[in-house]
Amino acid sequence: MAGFEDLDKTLFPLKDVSSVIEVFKGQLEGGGEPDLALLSIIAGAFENSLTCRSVSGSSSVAAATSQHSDPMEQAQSQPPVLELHNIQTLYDKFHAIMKTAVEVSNNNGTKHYATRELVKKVSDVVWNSLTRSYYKDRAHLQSLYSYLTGRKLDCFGVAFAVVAGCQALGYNDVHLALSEDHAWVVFGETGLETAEVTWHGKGNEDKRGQEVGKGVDVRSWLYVNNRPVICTRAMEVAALVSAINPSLNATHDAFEVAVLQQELLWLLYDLGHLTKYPMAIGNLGDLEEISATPGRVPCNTLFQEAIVSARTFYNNQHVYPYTYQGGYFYRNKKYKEAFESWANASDVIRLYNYSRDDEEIYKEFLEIANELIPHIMKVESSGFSANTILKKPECFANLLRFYDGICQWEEGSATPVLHIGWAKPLVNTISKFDASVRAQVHIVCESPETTEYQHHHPHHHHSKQEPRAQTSSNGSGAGGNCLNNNNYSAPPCKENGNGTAG
Ligand SMILES: FC(F)c1nnc(N2CCN(c3ncnc4sc(CC(F)(F)F)cc34)CC2)s1
Repeated sequence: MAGFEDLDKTLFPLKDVSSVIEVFKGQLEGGGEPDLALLSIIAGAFENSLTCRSVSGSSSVAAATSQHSDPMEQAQSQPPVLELHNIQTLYDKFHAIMKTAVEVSNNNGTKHYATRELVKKVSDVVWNSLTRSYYKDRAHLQSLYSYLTGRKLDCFGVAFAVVAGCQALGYNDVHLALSEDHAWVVFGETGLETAEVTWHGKGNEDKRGQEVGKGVDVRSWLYVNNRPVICTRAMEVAALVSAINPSLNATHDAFEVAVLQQELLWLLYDLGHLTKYPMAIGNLGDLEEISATPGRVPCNTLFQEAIVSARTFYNNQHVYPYTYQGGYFYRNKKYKEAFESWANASDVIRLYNYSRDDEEIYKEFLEIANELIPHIMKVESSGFSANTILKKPECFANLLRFYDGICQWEEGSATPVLHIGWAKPLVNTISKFDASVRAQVHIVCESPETTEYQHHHPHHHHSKQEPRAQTSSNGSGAGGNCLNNNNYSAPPCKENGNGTAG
């Protein structure tokens, strides 16, 4: 493992973004594997010095008495100075916590794999050393710096600390597994053992130590139909970089922290470590939309790359790549394209059953349906839009596909999704499309014999995800779900487990 031995100590004290980049570069390009504890402490220290208002004594008096209007202007944080000995002290403290708490039999140096007991023990060490009660959703609680100086971690931070702890103990088989709203670990000789190591959401009993996806939540979005991002060490670095939080307060970001995150993501991108990590590519796309890096691909290319990654490596079972892209189109007033992205997001969620652990994605779809789309309708029907989407049948078709996916998401779920609050915006939205436009959308349904065919040839049942080949009525005869020429093809049905269409 790289760690302190390979660290270029001449880079210290770290005072700017480029010196931090050099440390990460050394860890990622050096021979051994990157040291997660070291990098998390450094990234966390850098972030905290610039976002948690640490104003030195004298200047805070000056600040308090100065004539500044905006209080934010007063408490300027000091430029970071990360001294080697401070970083080393925290690093040694983390190793000491792990080594005193967890007995590691070195069984004369032969390769050893982690066990469920070991993973649970490391999770308990982190869990039991946290502050008794604190606001878990606060910002800047994701790093080992926060853990070691404040004894506070958010739910991602606990999972990351467990993986970093196992690395510190020499278990290189323990890796971070990531869904779109949860994190756990994989381990063992095959790397196929799974264990919960952190909590999820509010008021849910944690399942730490248990295998993942054995309960009723097997079809919930939270576990992405068992298509999580399984991290390598470098992808765990990408996760800690993605978790860097530049926010200073509700309205301002700390500029240097955002620059650090953006440049580290490009470093990881160039090294190929984001290829199988759609959310990290999406994070980079968001940062590039705010401040484009000269000579780099435009942000919409990144959003498209995140979608291709999810389609290629995760069987198109992830929602966020489409809502990243939809949000981009929405902010840039490309409303026709936004409708298509959101319909594609809906085609993902339709294959899941809604469970109470899925609140985050529920809120995402609710905001699209009840805030974003109504805003678009208002703007488009204001009479000033020449090229209005209200005249485009494919927009109406995508709107139907969007809602149909949410309806199918609800089907077969223990928890209802839609309620009266959804209906008013929906009716209002549909009514904005002229009847003549709506009439141009042809619903091409699954012919019953096809479904019949599924019943009698169960061996030839489509997997839940492949959309069934649809012949479109637009004479193209081409298979596949087609929305071109305004044919709205009924998307795949959700099977109810015994190979028949639900
Ligand atoms: F869809 C867009 F609107 C989104 N904008 N930001 C989105 N985020 C922000 C970044 N984010 C993430 N970005 C990188 N990696 C991970 S791993 C993970 C789950 C957990 F936190 F580990 F539990 C979340 C997440 C979560 C999704 S989606």
